[in-house]
Amino acid sequence: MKYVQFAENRPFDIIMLGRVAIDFNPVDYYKPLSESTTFKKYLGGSPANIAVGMARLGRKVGFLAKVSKDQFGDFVINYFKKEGIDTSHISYCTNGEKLGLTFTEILSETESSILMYRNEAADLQLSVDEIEEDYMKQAKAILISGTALAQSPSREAALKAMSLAKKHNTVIIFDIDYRPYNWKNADEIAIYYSMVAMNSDIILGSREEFDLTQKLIAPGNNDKDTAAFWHKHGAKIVIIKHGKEGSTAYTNDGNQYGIKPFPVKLLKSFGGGDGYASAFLYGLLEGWDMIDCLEFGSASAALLVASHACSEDMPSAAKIQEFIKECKEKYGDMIARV
Ligand SMILES: Nc1ncnc2c1ncn2[C@@H]1O[C@H](COP(=O)(O)OP(=O)(O)O)[C@@H](O)[C@H]1O
Ligand SMILES: O=C(O)C[C@@H](O)[C@H](O)C(=O)COP(=O)(O)O
Repeated sequence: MKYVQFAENRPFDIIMLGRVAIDFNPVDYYKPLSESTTFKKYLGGSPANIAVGMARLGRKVGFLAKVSKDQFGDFVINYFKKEGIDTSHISYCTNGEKLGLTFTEILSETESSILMYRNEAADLQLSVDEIEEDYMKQAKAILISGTALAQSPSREAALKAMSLAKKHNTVIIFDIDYRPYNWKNADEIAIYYSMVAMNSDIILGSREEFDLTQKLIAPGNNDKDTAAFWHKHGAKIVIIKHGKEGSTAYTNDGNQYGIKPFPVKLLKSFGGGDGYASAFLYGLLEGWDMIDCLEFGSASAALLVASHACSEDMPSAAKIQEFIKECKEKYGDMIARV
């Protein structure tokens, strides 16, 4: 069953809109961030991680972003080029805005947190002038990352991209991606998140992120009611993620597909969502059945939470398939499909 129809014969499988940043993950982890002294630098930013994930799976990826005019901006653009991601619509800021930096704390296998430095963040300078229709219409899908809605002019740029995607029958994917930084208040979050969610074909988020999105229009935190609400507004697929408890996809034909997380030795508790999104969307673009898309996404997510990096450790399709095979051989039907 295909729940979304991707236009064929377009140069890009997906164009991402949102932040490109840098992660500094502690090498001396399993201690408080304040005590870590050595960090490894990785390309970061949830949409950027997803872009790397999809590129490594062989998909053609474009990106709409602003980066800082400094060595960090050069680093991320060169990294994208190395990964085969189109950078023609990534431009430098001109007023000294800085690339977002994320210092992660890996306190224990199960406790992680992220400290984001996002004052005058470069990514929030993306403007409507940089959202070109000729670029947009080359994509089968666009992914809007929720943090892009936190401030103007990025907010209006994202809404313009959404409108152009609608005009060209481009699949709209909304990764809610809530980060408290840069948001003024809960009402603004709900207003702009729900505006995009109402126009999206696929919505991905955690329970908390859906609660924030529908706070003004659909209170309540029952997953089935949440999915039904967004289906009523046109969503084809609603994915609600529950961390180590797994995730469920609710489709607009009334079906639901649950997948348990793959058993893995956790190194950090973040990064799963980016691996999940990239591999799940790859499966959709391949035309796979829903449960197979979920299994692929869940497997990639497990590999990511077992890794030190996010972008750098995005797996190939072969690696994900091998991991799924090993898990099935080792655990039998361990991957319960609920
Ligand atoms: N401890 C874990 N073991 C295995 N897989 C996990 C674990 N934690 C998360 N995942 C996988 O990563 C996915 C996304 O994680 P989640 O924390 O829900 O989203 P995000 O990383 O976006 O906050 C989960 O649905 C699950 O498939
Ligand atoms: O999104 C950011 O700016 C930080 C990410 O680069 C970082 O790797 C992270 O937090 C991943 O988030 P998740 O996949 O949503 O857990």
